[in-house]
Amino acid sequence: MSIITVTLNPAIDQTVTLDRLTRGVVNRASSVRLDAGGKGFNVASCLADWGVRAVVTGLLGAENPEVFEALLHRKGLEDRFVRIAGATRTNIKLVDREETTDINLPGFTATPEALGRVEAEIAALATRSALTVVGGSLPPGTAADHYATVLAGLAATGTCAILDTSGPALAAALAGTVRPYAIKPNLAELTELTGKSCESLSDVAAAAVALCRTGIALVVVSMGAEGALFVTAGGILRALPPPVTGIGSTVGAGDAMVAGIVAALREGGDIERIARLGTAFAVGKLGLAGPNLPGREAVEALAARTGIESVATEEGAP
Ligand SMILES: Nc1ncnc2c1ncn2[C@@H]1O[C@H](COP(=O)(O)OP(=O)(O)OP(=O)(O)O)[C@@H](O)[C@H]1O
Ligand SMILES: O=P(O)(O)OC[C@@]1(O)O[C@H](CO)[C@@H](O)[C@@H]1O
Repeated sequence: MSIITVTLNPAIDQTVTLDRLTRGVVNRASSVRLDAGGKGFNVASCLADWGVRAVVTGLLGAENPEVFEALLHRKGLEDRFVRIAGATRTNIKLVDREETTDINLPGFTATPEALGRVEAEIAALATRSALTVVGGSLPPGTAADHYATVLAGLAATGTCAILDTSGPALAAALAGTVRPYAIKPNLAELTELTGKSCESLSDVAAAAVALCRTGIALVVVSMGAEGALFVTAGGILRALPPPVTGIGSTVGAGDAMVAGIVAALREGGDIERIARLGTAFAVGKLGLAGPNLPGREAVEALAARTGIESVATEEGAP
């Protein structure tokens, strides 16, 4: 059984590295690089490094597909992207010593015809897939509740869906009739989704438990350097990343975590293995530029060094 990833709004990530970013002045950068990106695409790229070849679909601008095609070819991924008129967007990632600032553009305008073709690809591929990852924003021209439609289509084929999106696209997807199997909001996305303050760990846990109780089997909340919470009906685990040195870029750490979750689910791992492998993929990616992982041994060593603790909530088990 293969894994599908769906990226309707991929991006070429232009990562600009500078010592310190200051608003309103001329900033001098030390380097720039371009990587094929977009959430589902990044998940597939990390899975390939782990030895799992996903099938990738979604939309790709016909004017500048080369950077995506080169990476798909290099990693042996099956390319089922639907080409659409125009260019795939370029997103700007400003990386300084302390933090990363993302400037994400809207992207090409999706046509009903192109979206219909992606839907047909997903339906055809889902018959040979156990798990589909749907990731990233919706391009202009797409209905806000488009992911609710995608989730309903996937449920009809019996494939399990992991949804990693944000803002109105996430809210509208979760307002639909079919729940995804899993979601992975970061703290900002969880706060926006729930409208609740998520300042303390117990706030975060309570918000994640509430989502789990709506019928989402696995709610993962990623919290950057603070690790992540993995919430299921069986309880809550917090995964603490091992000490990290030499962060190349935090861009796509969340996508690498989703890839690790998929890899652990695929091998039939329990929730602790899911939390360990998700964290190991994310931390492994931090040391590298682009959506790439270090070798298997290094990832397994990070998984072994990930701290796991169980978290209790006032409301009891999810
Ligand atoms: N500075 C850091 N130090 C240690 N671990 C980190 C750091 N940043 C991220 N991580 C690891 O990566 C995981 C995902 O990070 P984060 O919460 O930033 O994801 P995200 O916001 O979804 O990222 P993106 O949208 O760029 O993919 C964290 O749960 C943690 O395990
Ligand atoms: O604008 P979206 O679709 O929400 O996010 C797109 C994006 O920020 O997500 C990836 C990191 O997670 C990057 O490769 C890409 O630029």
